[in-house]
Order: sequence, then C-alpha cells, then structure tokens
Amino acid sequence: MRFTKAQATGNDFVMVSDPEATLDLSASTVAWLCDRHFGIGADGLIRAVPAHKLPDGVAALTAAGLTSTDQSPLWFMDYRNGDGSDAEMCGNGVRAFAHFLLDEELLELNDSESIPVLTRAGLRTVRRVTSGYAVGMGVWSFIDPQMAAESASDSLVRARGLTDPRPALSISMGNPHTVVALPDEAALQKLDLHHAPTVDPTPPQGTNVEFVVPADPLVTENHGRVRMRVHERGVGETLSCGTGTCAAAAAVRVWAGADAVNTWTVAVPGGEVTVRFIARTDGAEDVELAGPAELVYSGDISLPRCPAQLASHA
Ligand SMILES: N[C@@H](CCC[C@H](N)C(=O)O)C(=O)O
Repeated sequence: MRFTKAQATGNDFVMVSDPEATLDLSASTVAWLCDRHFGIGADGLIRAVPAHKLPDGVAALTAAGLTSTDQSPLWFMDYRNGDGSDAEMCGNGVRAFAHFLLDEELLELNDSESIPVLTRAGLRTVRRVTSGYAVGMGVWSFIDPQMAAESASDSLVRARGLTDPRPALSISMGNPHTVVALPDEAALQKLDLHHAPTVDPTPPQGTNVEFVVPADPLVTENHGRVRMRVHERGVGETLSCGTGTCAAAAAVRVWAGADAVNTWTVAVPGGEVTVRFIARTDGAEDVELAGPAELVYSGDISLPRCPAQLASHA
C-alpha cells in the first residue's frame, strides 16, 4: 500500500488514497500502521475516498444536496485515530488532507477556490493562506448548554500532576472536547499525560481533554493568546489537536467574558495555530482554524496477512 506521512503542528498522519474504495482497513490494521514501534507511526490514519464510492454514499450525498462524480469527486476524509477508532473530525488532519489531495493531483485548485472536504461531522472547506491552510470548521457548541449557562462548567477532570480535580467545560467541534483551565505554565508542564485524564461524569463517547493556560495579559491588541496541551481520545498525548485548539479558545473566551475578541493564537507543543470566530445571523458562531501542514515522506508498506502480527493491536 502506498502511503504518505504528513504532519500539521506535529500532529502526524498516515495518508492513503483509495480512489476506488477498495481498501479494507480494519481497526487492528490501522492501529498497527500507526504504531510507532511496529508500524509506520502516527497519531492517526486518513483515507481519501470519493464520497460517491462509499457504501450508501450516493444516498447520503443526495440527502445533503451534494454531488460527487468520477469527473469531479467530493473527497471524504475517513479519519481514524491511532487506536483504529473512527473520529468525526480532525482540524489538523483536514489541512494535511487538502495538501495531500493537491499533491497527489486528486484535485486542482485555482487561487480563488476553496476545497470542499466531506467528514463524518459534515462538509468542511479549506483554502490556502500564508500560514498554510485555513479551514471552515463549522459552528462550535456547548455539549451541555444548560450546565454551561449555569456554571460555565459541566464536569470535573482529574489528571496525574494535578493536585485537585478541576472544573471543565465540554465543547463540540463536531467531535467532543473537555477544556480545563490551569493557573500557570508550571502547572501545565507538571501534567503527566502518559495516563488518560478522567472526566466525571464520563462522556459516553469519550472525549479529548485540553489543558489551557491563558496568557497574561490574555488579550493584546484585540488578539487573545493561550497555551495548550492535549490528551486525544483514541491516541494519547499529541503535539497538537486542531479541533482541540478551537474548543480551547471557545472555552477561554466564555470564562474570560472575552467574546468580543474574535482572533486567538493557540500555542501547542508542536507550534501555533490561529482560531477565528465569525458571528452568524442566527446568533451562532462559525470557527476558522489556520495553520501549517506538510507532507514529510512517501513509501510503500505491505499490509500484514497474518492476524497474529496484528494480535497486539486488536
Ligand atoms: N487531532 C485531531 C483530532 C482527532 C480526533 C480526536 N482524537 C477524536 O477522537 O475526536 C485534530 O487536529 O482535530
């Protein structure tokens, strides 16, 4: 199988194209491919497949008023976490995906155009910008709007390195996030994210957990700034999580009452991204995420035929 290794602020992916939708990648195969000792090594795997070639793809496209044909395919981003589980969205992955589609000449882009990408969370659009790619991430929302309105928190998070459980706010970016504020950089560095934080109440579908430290001052020249570390659902600690940076900026804005500030820089161990909030007429807010994406190398790998090779990844 031909693959390309990609990274976006250090969140890394195995990218594969599957124009005929013939690749059958089981959860254990994906986990093996993403294993840093026994496979290629990555936080996740992304398969590019034309939406109309997916089982039930045509019906789903028709229902959503979208089209995809052999001449003009709408590419579906089949995102899989490193443990083989599906995820709805990946903000760093979708930038890497757009870069991969262009590099593989799976689509062409005029300067004025943006790239539509179908994800499990719906349609997203990607355009080229100076820092790399900017993604229209859709609307953010509270996972528990009532709790968020009452106390700006909905759960308690415990993690190694934290002395006490801390209140957290859960936000959906298509996929689930739970954001925890820490007082300072020392507290952020002290966290041991080799072990998954626990969230109480436990979200039924699991959650990505972001730990954030607001800059001091939080806002300079109408621009907010936070630092973040993340423990990703289905992966572990990663150097960055794009959807997580959007959730982190949204939560800090709520806590700080800084919702007049629309542009945020989120610094993660793997670099920096920019998150922008754009008011809609219905009162909701769209989010745009901008940052780099790179293709690192390409190669070929034989998929294991022997189930024993995959046993430890099942
Ligand atoms: N790294 C991603 C998010 C990937 C999915 C996540 N682990 C989940 O299970 O929701 C990003 O950049 O957004």
